[in-house]
Amino acid sequence: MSRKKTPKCKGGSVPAASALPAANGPRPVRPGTAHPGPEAPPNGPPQFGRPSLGGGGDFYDVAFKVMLVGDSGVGKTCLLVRFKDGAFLAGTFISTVGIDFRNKVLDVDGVKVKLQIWDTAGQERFRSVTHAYYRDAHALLLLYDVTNKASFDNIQAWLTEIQEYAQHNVVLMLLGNKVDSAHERVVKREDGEKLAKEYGLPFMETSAKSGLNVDLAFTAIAKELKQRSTKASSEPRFRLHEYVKNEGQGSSCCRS
Ligand SMILES: Nc1nc2c(ncn2[C@@H]2O[C@H](COP(=O)(O)OP(=O)(O)OP(=O)(O)O)[C@@H](O)[C@H]2O)c(=O)[nH]1
Ligand SMILES: [Mg+2]
Repeated sequence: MSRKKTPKCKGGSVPAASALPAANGPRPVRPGTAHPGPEAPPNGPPQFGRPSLGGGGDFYDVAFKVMLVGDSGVGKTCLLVRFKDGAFLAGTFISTVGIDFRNKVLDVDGVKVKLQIWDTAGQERFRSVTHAYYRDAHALLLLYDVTNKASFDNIQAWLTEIQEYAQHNVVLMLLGNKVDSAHERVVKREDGEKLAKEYGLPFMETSAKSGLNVDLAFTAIAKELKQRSTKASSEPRFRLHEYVKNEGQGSSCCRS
């Protein structure tokens, strides 16, 4: 993972890098158990069924691209490491350089959903790199840091950027991260809820440190994308907003 050391913060170190996927490369459709339905995923076809990847047992029926965006330091990389490895690594804050990605396969109602998760650099100087990847993203997780008011105030600017570069029907979720830092909190939960409501976004508070709502955020995205890609006429319709609202845990308790 390409990261650059900055001396300003405490925080996570990260595992080794993986190869960078092409932003706009071809996405071949392979035979698999899931089939595209009338509601195809937002940004062109997902990848269907892949026998394996390098013998690593990376079987899946359908694959989607998810992007993590938000200001530098809000915890995007830590959220991804928590989701992928179940860990929060203490150490110096190493700011992401450019963009990186990691894969995780989830079982969603018997369907193997592979999420290719792109971890972007929040620093302004890498913005042009990030822009190139927006249009292939099926879903975006937009993060702010509840202990950093500026990161919350910048959400509107991020939304403008998303509107400009992402597909119009991209699945989007707002996350207020670092809720474990109760004493340093400066953005109230209600403020996050209000902003999310204003823009019609599903919203949750998370903690990469404690694990609160981390799996849930990615699972919710996977469920929504899977539903959009399959006919699923026999299944009840998945409702992202309701799922997140009902399943999300409050910041006062800890769930991983
Ligand atoms: N207390 C607490 N600290 C966190 C949490 N998530 C991340 N941090 C800390 O916040 C700092 C930044 O985390 P990163 O995940 O590297 O931030 P980022 O959004 O990837 O930053 P860029 O790569 O520069 O865009 C590090 O010091 C982390 O340890 C969290 O949930 N709780
Ligand atoms: Mg990062």
